[in-house]
Amino acid sequence: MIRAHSAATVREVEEPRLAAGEPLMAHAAFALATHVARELRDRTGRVAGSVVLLLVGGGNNGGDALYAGTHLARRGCQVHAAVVSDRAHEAGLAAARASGVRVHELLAAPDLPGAVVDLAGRCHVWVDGLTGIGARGPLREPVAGIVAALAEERAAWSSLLAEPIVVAVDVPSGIGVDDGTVPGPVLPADVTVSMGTAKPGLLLPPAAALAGRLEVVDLGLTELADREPAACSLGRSDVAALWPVPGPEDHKYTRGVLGLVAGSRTYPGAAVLCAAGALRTGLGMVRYLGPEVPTSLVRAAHPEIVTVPGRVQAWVLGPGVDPRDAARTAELADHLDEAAGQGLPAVLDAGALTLLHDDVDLAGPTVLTPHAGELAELLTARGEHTPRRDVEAAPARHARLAAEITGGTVLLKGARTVVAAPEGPLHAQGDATGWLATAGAGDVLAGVLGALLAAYGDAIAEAVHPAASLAPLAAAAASAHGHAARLAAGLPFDADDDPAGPIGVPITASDVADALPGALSTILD
Ligand SMILES: NC(=O)C1=CN([C@@H]2O[C@H](COP(=O)(O)OP(=O)(O)OC[C@H]3O[C@@H](n4cnc5c(N)ncnc54)[C@H](OP(=O)(O)O)[C@@H]3O)[C@@H](O)[C@H]2O)[C@@H](O)CC1
Ligand SMILES: Nc1ncnc2c1ncn2[C@@H]1O[C@H](COP(=O)(O)OP(=O)(O)O)[C@@H](O)[C@H]1O
Ligand SMILES: [K+]
Repeated sequence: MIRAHSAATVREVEEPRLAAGEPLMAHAAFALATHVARELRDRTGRVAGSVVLLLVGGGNNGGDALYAGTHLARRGCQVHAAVVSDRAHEAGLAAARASGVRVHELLAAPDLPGAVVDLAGRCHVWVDGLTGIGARGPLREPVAGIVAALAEERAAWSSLLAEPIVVAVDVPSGIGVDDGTVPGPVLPADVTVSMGTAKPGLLLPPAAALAGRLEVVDLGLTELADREPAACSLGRSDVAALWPVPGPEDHKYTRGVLGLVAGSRTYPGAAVLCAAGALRTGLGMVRYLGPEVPTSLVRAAHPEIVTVPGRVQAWVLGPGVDPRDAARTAELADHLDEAAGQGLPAVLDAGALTLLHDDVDLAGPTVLTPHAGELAELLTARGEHTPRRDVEAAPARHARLAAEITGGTVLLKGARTVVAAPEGPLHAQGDATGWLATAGAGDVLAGVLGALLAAYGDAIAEAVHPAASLAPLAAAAASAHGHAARLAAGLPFDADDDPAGPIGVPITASDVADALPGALSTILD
């Protein structure tokens, strides 16, 4: 699991150590230099003789870059420091000069962005030490203009020439360190070397997509183990640890029964796909409740589905249900009440989300699975006027707001899926592929999550498993679903941004469901 702590937590933990004279910056800078050297060796085959640009702002982030530059100069790199603040780290500057780093004080340059871009054009690697956890809001001038010019230069780089490698120090300068927003210009990084712990903005969308590969430097900040992270991302072993695996004592009722109210005459496929997601995830039984159509289709596609009412351990309510169908919506509301009365978990998807447009407080353990548009509608209906683009610009903030307003756990779907409970760490999972953005994929996800919650349903109702911890289960479902999509698309298990890697093939939502057992076999291996 990658755990990310807020800037304030990092400062609280660092301060006593710095006061006691611990050389945290020296450790950070050495690790940074090691990562830059490794990147140079891997991509260009050499370290000595490489030309390095340090982008140096007015804080300790620039200090990290300057001290890293001293190590790289000693390893035979030609190191240039572009200093763009009159408050650059003094001791770092002195050390850099002493080790042969060429320091360019550029503040007085008539065209500052142009001067930095000129220098950058001669360098193999750009080390972004402009701002770190001390930054507030969008980058201000002159840093904003420099970053915008460098980002443009990088994007326009001819593929015939070796592209510069961008290594961000702690965070790509300009991202919302704590909330993952991108409030202004940011130089996208190939690698981010984050000091002491990851930062939330490196995991949360949309900023996470600008961080490249994440490397977290261990600065020995052991106190962080006791501090709740602000955000986290589950890895393969975390998902495996949460995944229910049947033992010899199990029978179908102990494995979990899922009640499914999905599909309509207009959207019958949602019921079929949601059932497929649940069945392929593995559970004791799916009970499907609905009208003749789509019941006949669900039965034809999945003969193992039971279509009579009975006990369940969790519900999935709403995929493919038309919210204008008053009778069906009333059924959804009844099942939600029934689940809450029994303390059983429920997933509210698509048509069922409109139940929350009225001022209802969720009484039971509930996960909402909106996409950005549905979340915007829900928040607007609850008095927080929210255009969809606002949700997309700040997914974590809006998911959290919806969780606070409704009392539910919100799984906000997207390229990187965010999960927010009313309190506790945010979760972010970016395990999927753009090929997953296809009709019905969300129905499959609702089924995966429903099956997982069915396994935990009795434990949640009996308060053996805390209902408050639905967020990791929702994140695990999103992760397995994303990995299944990658497998179906013919992509390697772990997402990486290697532009030279395979691009994959188009997939359907049914393919994603069919790939679930294979993805789970890798996860549980
Ligand atoms: N503590 C330690 O020893 C350790 C710390 N570590 C490192 O220190 C980093 C934190 O350093 P920090 O606290 O000095 O802040 P930092 O991120 O450099 O930013 C401050 C500078 O940015 C500027 N600035 C701010 N907002 C801005 C904006 N919107 N647009 C433009 N500029 C803006 C601000 O200018 P000012 O507002 O003062 O005019 C000031 O010049 C941390 O991320 C990690 O890399 C590691 O080495 C481990 C040990
Ligand atoms: N660009 C993307 N990259 C990866 N996954 C995506 C992307 N866009 C959407 N997704 C995922 O695809 C699924 C789409 O779900 P949803 O919007 O509910 O579709 P539907 O309602 O048609 O089932 C979600 O799991 C979402 O996280
Ligand atoms: K930075």
